[in-house]
Amino acid sequence: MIDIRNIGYSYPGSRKEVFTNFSLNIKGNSIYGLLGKNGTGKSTLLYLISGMLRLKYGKIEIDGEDAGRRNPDILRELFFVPEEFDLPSMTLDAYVRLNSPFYPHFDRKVLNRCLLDFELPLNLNLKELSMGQKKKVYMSFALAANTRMLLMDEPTNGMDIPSKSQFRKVVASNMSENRTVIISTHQVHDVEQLLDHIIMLDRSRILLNASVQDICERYSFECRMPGENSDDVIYAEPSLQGNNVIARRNSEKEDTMINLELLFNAATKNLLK
Ligand SMILES: Nc1ncnc2c1ncn2[C@@H]1O[C@H](COP(=O)(O)OP(=O)(O)OP(=O)(O)O)[C@@H](O)[C@H]1O
Repeated sequence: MIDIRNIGYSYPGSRKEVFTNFSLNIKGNSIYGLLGKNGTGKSTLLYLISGMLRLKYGKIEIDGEDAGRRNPDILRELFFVPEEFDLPSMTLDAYVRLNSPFYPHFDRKVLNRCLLDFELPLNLNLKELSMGQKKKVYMSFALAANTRMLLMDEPTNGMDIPSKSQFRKVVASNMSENRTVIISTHQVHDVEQLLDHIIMLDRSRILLNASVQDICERYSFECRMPGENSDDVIYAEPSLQGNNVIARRNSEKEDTMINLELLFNAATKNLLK
């Protein structure tokens, strides 16, 4: 469990707080989507959870341990894939030999399987990779590390279209019951079918914090023709076929697929009460 309590944070030299008295509880064992407009603090929050940035005040606890202390027992169970990173100039084998001992549940078979799913060779040299390939290799290593917590910042940025569905497959097939994955992203269509829980942020305000199941029980996502009944509509956007709408759902209505973009736009307009 990740317990964020009343935190404050501003970057060194900046007087503007990214977070002011912000609290959030992440129960875990699911795939969480962390969504928000540019500059709301999604990346900052992931860096704070992983203890790479220091809080001004408040506390972040991971399973009861202070994240800021970067206790090795917690770090062995937490892997953070930032949006941008460098990999050293060495072979993947050498990288694995050097870094895998830190992760007690590291599994080379998982790494090989993920690389194959990403259509990458197993014997590669990290210095010869494109940005998208680097991302796939690092993500494969992250999944193979088998940590209980996996944080990913904009994981599909820089990936081509086939890689995005490979990414969904790779993450979904490596999910286990006691694993918590937090994905911060703007590419909502890339992760829509993957998420179990949605958190939408607007700086220190939480616009939405709900499981996909709860959202689908409360709302239905439909395309309606102009002039069709709109009594139950909470939010509508015109589309080529008519209107994409979020409507209140009653028990007689069928379950619909969540439309994250529509949900996000409704949440930012404070329409999800
Ligand atoms: N190194 C830094 N120094 C000063 N301010 C920063 C720094 N990095 C980020 N910020 C500021 O902190 C705020 C939150 O940034 P952050 O990158 O966490 O947002 P984000 O939600 O991840 O944005 P995006 O969706 O654009 O990636 C922004 O206002 C940004 O300007």
